Amino acid sequence: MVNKQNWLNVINIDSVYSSDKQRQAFSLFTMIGIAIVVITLLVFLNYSVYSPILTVALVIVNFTIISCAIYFIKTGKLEIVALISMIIVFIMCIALTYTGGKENTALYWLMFYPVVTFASLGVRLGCWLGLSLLLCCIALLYGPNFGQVSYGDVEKTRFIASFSLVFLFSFIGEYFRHKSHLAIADITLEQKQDAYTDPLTGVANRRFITSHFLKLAQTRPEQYLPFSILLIDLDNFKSLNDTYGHGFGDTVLIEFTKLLESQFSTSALKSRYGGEEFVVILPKLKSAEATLLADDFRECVAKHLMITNDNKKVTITCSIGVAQVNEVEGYSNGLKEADEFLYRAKALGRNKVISINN
Ligand SMILES: Nc1nc2c(ncn2[C@@H]2O[C@H](COP(=O)(O)OP(=O)(O)OP(=O)(O)O)[C@@H](O)[C@H]2O)c(=O)[nH]1
Repeated sequence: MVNKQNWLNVINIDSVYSSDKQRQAFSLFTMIGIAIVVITLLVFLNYSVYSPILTVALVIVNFTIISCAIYFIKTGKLEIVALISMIIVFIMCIALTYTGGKENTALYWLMFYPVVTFASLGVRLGCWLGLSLLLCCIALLYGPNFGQVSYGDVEKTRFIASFSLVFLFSFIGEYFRHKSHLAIADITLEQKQDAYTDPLTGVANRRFITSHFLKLAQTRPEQYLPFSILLIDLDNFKSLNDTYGHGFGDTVLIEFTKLLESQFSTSALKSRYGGEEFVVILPKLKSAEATLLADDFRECVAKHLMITNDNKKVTITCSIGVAQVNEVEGYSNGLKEADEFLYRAKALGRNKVISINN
């Protein structure tokens, strides 16, 4: 089988990635929403109890994360917004630990951090930020007179143990989710490409034209229209099969595909339409030029020697019908016209190119 064609690269699995992005965005914005509500309530209810540094920090956090949310809505740049938000929340967690929060309950609020960081930033940044927060907290809790409050020994060890466990399980969850996501994405892409590839020759199949090419031409007509259709049929293929065997027939189809690949530019879409019939679509090319290219190709095929298993030299020929398509809706009629020209080429003795121009 020849390598998968460039054209098949237009097949993508954007839907798989977009649902993963939705998951990230949903985790992040749930946190942002809760953070905004909680911070606003905390500031309103406790500003007389909080130290000024904590109140100012909370107000700055609120404004910044609201700005981040607006920036995301305007630009759709999730990664940078997630990173900025999580760094700000990181600083807020440090400020909270430093001041102790209301009745020294700061440490309870930190548990969500690894969960959201892994969910919105992935394994690498999740590890960096989660571990950094843990280390900063250890320094604050055990460092000499660092914080404004002193936490009890039991409270400190329980916090470190619980935070480490949450971090560890968030890491395990995200690491394996990401790994399986990549594996599923690979399989999905491969299956999708296989569905549009001819298994014997590796070129696109008939379904690719209607499912992908015509849609592309519809969305970017300036790049594709008008295009020419070459409907190519190998001559007397049945007798070749009967004489040299089906296996050799397969080899000829593969060899023929290689000729298609080498003789037409990469912008040409080569596809196996079925059996010994191929369709080549030449974007931005009118019927007159396409007929000349088709004739060059026909000659090249006729000159090409194929070697059978018992070292006999065999040549094949092909007949080609050419039609021009000016708009996507005209594809079926174009194909029908090319088929009529192909039929005429066969009737005129095969090894011919027929179009409106000859
Ligand atoms: N080896 C092989 N043969 C195939 C394949 N697909 C279709 N064929 C054969 O292609 C032959 C097509 O025969 P016909 O439709 O009679 O066409 P032809 O012999 O080429 O005659 P003309 O088209 O009139 O020149 C049949 O014998 C099919 O079995 C394939 O994948 N491999």
